[in-house]
Amino acid sequence: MYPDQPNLGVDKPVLSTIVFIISQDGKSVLLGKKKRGFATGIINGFGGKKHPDETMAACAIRELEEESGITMAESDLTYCGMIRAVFQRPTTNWTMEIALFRGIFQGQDPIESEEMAPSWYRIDSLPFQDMWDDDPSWLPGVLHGGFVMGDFLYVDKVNRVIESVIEHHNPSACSRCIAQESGHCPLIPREFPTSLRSWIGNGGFFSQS
Ligand SMILES: Nc1[nH]c(=O)nc2c1ncn2[C@H]1C[C@H](O)[C@@H](COP(=O)(O)OP(=O)(O)OP(=O)(O)O)O1
Repeated sequence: MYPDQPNLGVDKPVLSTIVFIISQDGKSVLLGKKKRGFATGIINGFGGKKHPDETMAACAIRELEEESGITMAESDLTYCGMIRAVFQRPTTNWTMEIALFRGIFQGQDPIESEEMAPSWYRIDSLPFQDMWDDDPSWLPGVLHGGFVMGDFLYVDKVNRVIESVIEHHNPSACSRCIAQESGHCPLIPREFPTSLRSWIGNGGFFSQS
C-alpha cells in the first residue's frame, strides 16, 4: 500500500487527483484497476501525483490521459471536493491530499495503460470490496453530483480507515445520508475527532486555503 519513496508525504502532504468519468445516462462510472506501484489491485478513478509546476486541474487532465487515453479539457471537469488520507506508521505518518473531479463521457473509449485497466461499473453497485476503505462514505454522493470534504486516518499498511470525518456540501445527493435526516453520513463520527487532528501534522492544501 505504500509508495516506493518512504519519506514522501511526511513533511508536507503529497498532492494528487482522481477523475471520475460518468456515462451520459448517469448510471455508470469509468474506473480502473491499478496494475502496478502504490495500491496495486485497488479499483479507483484515474489520477496520480501532482507535478510541482501544475495545478490540480492540469494534473487531473494529464493523469486521466496517461492512465486511460481519454483527453479532456479542464472546462469539461467539475471540481467536486477534496479528501485527505493520513497513513499511520510506527514512527512517522504520511499524508495524501486528493482533489476530486467529475466529467461526463464524451464518446472516446478508454485504452488500457501500463498502470490501469479500465472498466465501466454501475453506480448503484460499485466494487467497494476492491476500492479504498474511505470510498463508500463519499463516492456515491460525488457520483450523484455532490461535493465532499473528508479526512481519513488509515491503519498501518492495511486498507482500513480507523477514524474519519466527512462533510457533504450537498447531502441530498448522497443516498446514505438521505437515510439519515441529519444530513451527516452515518458511517462517520458526528464530531471531528481531535485525535485525527493530531495526526494531520503540517497541513497542506486545506491549511493553505
Ligand atoms: N485513501 C484514498 N482514497 C481514494 O479514493 N483514492 C486514493 C486514496 N489514497 C490515494 N488515492 C489515489 C489518489 C491518486 O489517484 C492515487 C495515487 O496516485 P499514484 O501514487 O498512483 O500516483 P502516480 O500515478 O503519479 O504514480 P507514479 O507514476 O507511479 O508515481 O491513489
